[in-house]
Amino acid sequence: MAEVSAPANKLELLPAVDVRDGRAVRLVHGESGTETSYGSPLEAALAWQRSGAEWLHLVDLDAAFGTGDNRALIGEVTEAMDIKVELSGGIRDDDTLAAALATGCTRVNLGTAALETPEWVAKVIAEYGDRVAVGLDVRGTTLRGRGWTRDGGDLYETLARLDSEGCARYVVTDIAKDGTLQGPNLELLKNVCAATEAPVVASGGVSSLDDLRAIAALVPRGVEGSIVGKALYAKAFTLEEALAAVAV
Ligand SMILES: O=C(O)c1ccccc1NCC(=O)[C@H](O)[C@H](O)COP(=O)(O)O
Repeated sequence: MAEVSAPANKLELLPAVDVRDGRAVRLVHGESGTETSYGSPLEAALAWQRSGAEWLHLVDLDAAFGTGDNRALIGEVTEAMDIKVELSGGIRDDDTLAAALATGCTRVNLGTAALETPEWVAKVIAEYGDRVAVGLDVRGTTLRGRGWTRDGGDLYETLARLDSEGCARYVVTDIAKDGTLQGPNLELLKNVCAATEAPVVASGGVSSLDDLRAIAALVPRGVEGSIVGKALYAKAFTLEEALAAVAV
């Protein structure tokens, strides 16, 4: 299992592989039914690794939506990686957490559970520390759970609660931007960074190398990394170009 790296001043890039029904896909606004398919998740993940990625952001969308799971495939992809893996999607209880951690992933990203079972999340934050991140997936400042289909409370109230419990890291997604190639929500990222001392991973909307440079400019404020999905699949730029753009 790869170790979680120490904080650095270089923006980490996490190319995304979102899995639906055994295929690598990208959605628009995270909405089920908007899938564009990009083939084998393993091939996509291996391609990002060959291109120099240090992280993979791997999402089980079926588990997130409650339409099944891709557990075996997610395990196969994670096992094939020599790089760090962040696992997301449908990790909501002891069983799904144990299965996710057993893949050898570097960390997991909890979403719905942070909204619906806060006591359990506090317990696993205390138990697993840096191996647990919480995804703050928002429309405006309202959190969304259950595959981003249900409202789940106020962003800043939840952030304060999770901070008080020692949450190690947040993955922040503006759902309105996700999968749209419309650029990240930099104001949201700045506001979240101002509200917490914990590192923030940006997600959703990256469309260009300039977007990545703009996110990299927020590293001193607390942004640690950026997930990149659609832009890589749509060949807006290559991962090699992206890594070079954020190298310091
Ligand atoms: O991460 C989840 O659990 C999730 C649940 C439901 C819908 C989408 C979900 N994640 C999507 C992602 O993490 C994307 O890979 C990421 O935001 C990349 O976005 P983009 O660069 O805009 O393609």
